Amino acid sequence: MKILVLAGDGVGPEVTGQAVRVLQWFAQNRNLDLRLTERDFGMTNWQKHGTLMPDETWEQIQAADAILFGATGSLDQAAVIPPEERRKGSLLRMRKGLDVFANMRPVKMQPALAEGSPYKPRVTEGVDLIFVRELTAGMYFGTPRGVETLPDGTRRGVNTHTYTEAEIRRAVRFAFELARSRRNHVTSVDKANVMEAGALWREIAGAIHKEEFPDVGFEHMLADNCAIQLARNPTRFDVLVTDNLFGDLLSDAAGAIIGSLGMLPSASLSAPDAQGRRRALYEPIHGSAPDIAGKGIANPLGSILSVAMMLRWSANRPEDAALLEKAVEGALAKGARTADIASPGEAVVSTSGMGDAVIAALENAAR
Ligand SMILES: NC(=O)c1ccc[n+]([C@@H]2O[C@H](COP(=O)([O-])OP(=O)(O)OC[C@H]3O[C@@H](n4cnc5c(N)ncnc54)[C@H](O)[C@@H]3O)[C@@H](O)[C@H]2O)c1
Ligand SMILES: CC(C)[C@H](C(=O)O)[C@@H](O)C(=O)O
Ligand SMILES: [Mg+2]
Repeated sequence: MKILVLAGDGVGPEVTGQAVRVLQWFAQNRNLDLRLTERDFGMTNWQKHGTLMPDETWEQIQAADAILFGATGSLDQAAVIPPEERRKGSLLRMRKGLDVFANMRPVKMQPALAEGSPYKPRVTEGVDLIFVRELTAGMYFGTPRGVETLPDGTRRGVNTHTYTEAEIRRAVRFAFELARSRRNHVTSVDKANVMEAGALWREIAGAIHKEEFPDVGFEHMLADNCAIQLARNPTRFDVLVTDNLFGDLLSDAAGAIIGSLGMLPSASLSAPDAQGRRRALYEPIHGSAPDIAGKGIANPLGSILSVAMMLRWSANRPEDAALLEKAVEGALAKGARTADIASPGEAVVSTSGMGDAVIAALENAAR
């Protein structure tokens, strides 16, 4: 597998470093044929090359079987880099360029973290849901967009929420197919009561259910109601499919259930090509976390669990994926806690200490 590692800004390199260690463990111990290439992404590129995205990096992105991404975003960036350069070097360009429309964001409660969650254990016990967030359309990419000056000299910001039938269809179909491999239930989330694009989303999702997946349990839900259902009764969900913006917000909110944003992985896939291969981007859902960057305290489990998703979806190694997920569970069960998931009074490990704990659990399982 040709894997391109783009660790990026802030805590990106810290957490990605641990995920790469785990990948190397699989290369050394489980015959994973790994060809790793690393490139800078974000501010480091700007400082070295005067561009956020050198052409050579873009070529590497196109050529990789899978990309392991860390995080992007720095306050300096917004201040010094022109908007067109920021667009050229952005994560959004990469997502759109690779056409990775299906963004899976699993949220699975770790039994060992029941006390670390801000929610009561009776709410979090058994939570095992997954978002399919449409990632390449909607509010993030719709036109017209920009800031215009009105005749009275004041300004107006404009973004446009657009979805074509085809964009809705492929995301919703992906969710139904995924549900068949899980607990066979899909919740489609929209604002059909307010937005035309939401009403179209609802119509298409309903039709796909009826015509192609009548065997799968299905419901529509308004996005605001979904926010409270996620907090009150998250075990009711299996697969949630939603648009780009709602998926961004609701998946962060669901991160609170398991205690920290640092725990959540993601995988973004394109449609398969003629050989059945999908373009693939793996990243924790959190950002560059400037408040904790450079201290060696970030939680690397979102990035490490993204490697598990890579093993499942790009390497076609479900057993290795399960082994890694078990190792993460084992490390937590043994008490490894970064600061974000520690309960008061619990001992805390560093980012690399959590990496050590996962590798030790892998060694244990492999014995
Ligand atoms: N995929 C990405 O690269 C991505 C995602 C979200 C935000 N961002 C960018 O990151 C920058 C900071 O944004 P933000 O602060 O709103 O969101 P953030 O996700 O970076 O951080 C939100 C909170 O979660 C904590 N957190 C995040 N990751 C953690 C980890 N691994 N371990 C422990 N705690 C963790 C942070 O300390 C912070 O308190 C912005 O420039 C934003 O655009 C990038
Ligand atoms: C960094 C930002 C563009 C990104 C998004 O909004 O999609 C992030 O918040 C995410 O959830 O991956
Ligand atoms: Mg987000």
